[in-house]
Amino acid sequence: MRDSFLGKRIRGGGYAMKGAWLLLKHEPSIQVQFVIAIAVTIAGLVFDITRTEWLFQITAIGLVMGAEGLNTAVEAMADFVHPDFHSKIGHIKDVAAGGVFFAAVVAVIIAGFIYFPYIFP
Ligand SMILES: Nc1ncnc2c1ncn2[C@@H]1O[C@H](COP(=O)(O)OP(=O)(O)OP(=O)(O)O)[C@@H](O)[C@H]1O
Repeated sequence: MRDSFLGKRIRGGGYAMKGAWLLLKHEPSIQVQFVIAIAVTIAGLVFDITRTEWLFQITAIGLVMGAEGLNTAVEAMADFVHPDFHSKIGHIKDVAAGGVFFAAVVAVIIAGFIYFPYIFP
């Protein structure tokens, strides 16, 4: 079972959950995004948003936190392979952060589309 196809997939899921827990426990940016995710979830319940709006909101949360998790991994990898200051490392980190920025901008736009009509009917 351990080395079977299914066993490997289950083990992979376990490593991924461990990674998600490590992100939540140690990464301030993920912690902030998690708090924002809880806040917008409460807002969704308060404003009783529609099923479609929930789908967009959940997708946006997953997009931002997923991008941030990958960005954190890129930063950690960069620091590991080259702990000293280097313009190339700076470029790699900036580009990875740029990916998070795209996701965050999309999330803010989605939040605006969902909540603007509820707040300013
Ligand atoms: N080793 C380095 N060499 C060159 N520039 C670096 C280096 N480390 C960081 N930088 C620059 O500083 C910026 C911030 O890097 P850092 O690793 O501190 O990320 P951060 O945004 O503080 O991370 P976090 O997501 O943990 O808050 C990078 O985007 C890059 O421009």
